[in-house]
Amino acid sequence: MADSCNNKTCLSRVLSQTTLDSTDVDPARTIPLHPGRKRLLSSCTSIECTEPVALRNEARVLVINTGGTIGMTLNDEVLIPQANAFVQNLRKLPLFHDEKYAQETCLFEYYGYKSLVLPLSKSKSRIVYTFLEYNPLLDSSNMTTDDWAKIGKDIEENYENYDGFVILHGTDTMAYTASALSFMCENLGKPIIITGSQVPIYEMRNDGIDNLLGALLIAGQFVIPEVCLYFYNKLYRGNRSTKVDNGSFNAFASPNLTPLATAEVDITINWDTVWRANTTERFKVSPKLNRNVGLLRLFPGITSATVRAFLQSPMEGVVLETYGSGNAPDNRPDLLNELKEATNSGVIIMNCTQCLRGTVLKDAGLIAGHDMTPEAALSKLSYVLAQEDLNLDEKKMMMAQNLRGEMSADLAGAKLCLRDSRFIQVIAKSLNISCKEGSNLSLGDYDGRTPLHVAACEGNLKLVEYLLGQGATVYAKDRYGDTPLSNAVRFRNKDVVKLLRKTGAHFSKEELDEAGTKLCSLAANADLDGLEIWSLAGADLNKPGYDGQAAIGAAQTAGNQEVVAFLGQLLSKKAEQSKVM
Ligand SMILES: NC(=O)C[C@H](N)C(=O)O
Repeated sequence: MADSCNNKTCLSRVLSQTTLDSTDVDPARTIPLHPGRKRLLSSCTSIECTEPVALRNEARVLVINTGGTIGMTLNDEVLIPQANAFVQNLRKLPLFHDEKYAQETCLFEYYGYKSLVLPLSKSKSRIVYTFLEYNPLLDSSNMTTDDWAKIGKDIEENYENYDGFVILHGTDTMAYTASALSFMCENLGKPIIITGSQVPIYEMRNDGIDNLLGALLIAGQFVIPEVCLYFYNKLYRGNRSTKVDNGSFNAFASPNLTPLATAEVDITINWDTVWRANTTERFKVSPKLNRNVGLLRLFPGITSATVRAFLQSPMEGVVLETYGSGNAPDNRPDLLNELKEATNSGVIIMNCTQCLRGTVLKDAGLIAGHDMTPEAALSKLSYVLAQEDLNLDEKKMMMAQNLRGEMSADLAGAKLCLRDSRFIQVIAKSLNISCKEGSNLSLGDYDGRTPLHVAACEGNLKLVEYLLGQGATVYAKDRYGDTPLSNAVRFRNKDVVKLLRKTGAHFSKEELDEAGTKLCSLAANADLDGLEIWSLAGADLNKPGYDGQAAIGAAQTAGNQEVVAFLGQLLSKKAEQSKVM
């Protein structure tokens, strides 16, 4: 390591000065790297003078590669997915990977060899992205609900290690997967962005480069807590999108909802359109889906025998695609009779329009799908019918509710978001304030500090509750990389820590790595309060510090039996809690 270096910005120099206790670091001075990475860096001989550590603001994105045209190559005139090729090929492209930075920061040793890092962004941040490739890679027309469940489970398993997720997927059934994931992902707080391309990324003229790059940038830079679909410079709500063109790069549309973001010269997020869970519940994936569902498109002259055959057991839920604003023939009692019989025997029938744009009117017997896409209605049925603890009426009620922004809120009688309410817009106008700004409680100040950061520092539990209920994100990071949780820990606001944890806030991988040393110092100083709060925040009490000793060892070395006993109590409490979970 270049100890003798005099350059103020030399990485090794700054690192050697960086204290291991992030809470003692003046955030304006430096952003500490976690000790794991520091250890690697200190043993890395390739380190030369480089950019200041303060610029090393990294976000992590997991890319799940399920297949699709984006990674296909031509074999005997046919496009087929190519296994184990994507990462290696991207690594050669400077647009997708900064090899110099990766070498200087020992990126591969720490994050693994399936990881790449984007060049420094305009906002001086880096996106480190790691690939998880499925085997076999699939053309999306071969996908089933089992594949959706697998994607959901992988996201759940990796949720705490990444800031956002990108799913590479074929375009043919992309809107179905996006819709299904939007329902399966409950209380989502981080972006999940599905993308792909019409032309493989390896071809000279292709749309894969722009689509993947745009998806990575949005997933790594913005806390949009939705399952989205990114295509041709636009970010759509996943469950509002549909494939409309197989011969154009502009292949998707969201007929009943404006895009969540557009990527032109700048990436502009329409925050007033972003859907939020508005909950203090923790993120979880509900991977169970019911396959006894179907889409039935009415057409002039359809026979009652066809409808009867379609509605036979084991069918449990049907999306009936009717004409115009939900019309079916009113001179066909035979058809209506079939539908009525099926409903009486417990089949849930959703009424959706065949029109690309517009909504269906409420009608007796059938559940109005309002302005839902057929893809969203079908996957919602599949999700709702799999809820074993609900009876039929409760399932019907759930189908009629707006669960993830899949239908316009005012149509479903749900609570309005600011954008939907004419009343609020008028008031906002008269007060000379913008609905757009007011609707995003996750916007930060110049330093990226959000209202939740401030409330967490102040220990104002009521305000924290209110902000979470209004959709504030627990994952916002300020300029120093601090989250509301790390702020609450620093200022020892125990109740706020508990509430944030309940909502799904967690330490980053770096903070967890660093925790061992912090816990040892708290133990050595007999700081019981500090130990309790770090434990509540999710730190592993058995994590060894820089000298290989865990907190309990540090307490023993200090000869403090009270601390040893206290740590013992905390450990058994944690063990009991994990048994319950
Ligand atoms: N453009 C594409 O990705 C189409 C391909 N058949 C798929 O859906 O997997």
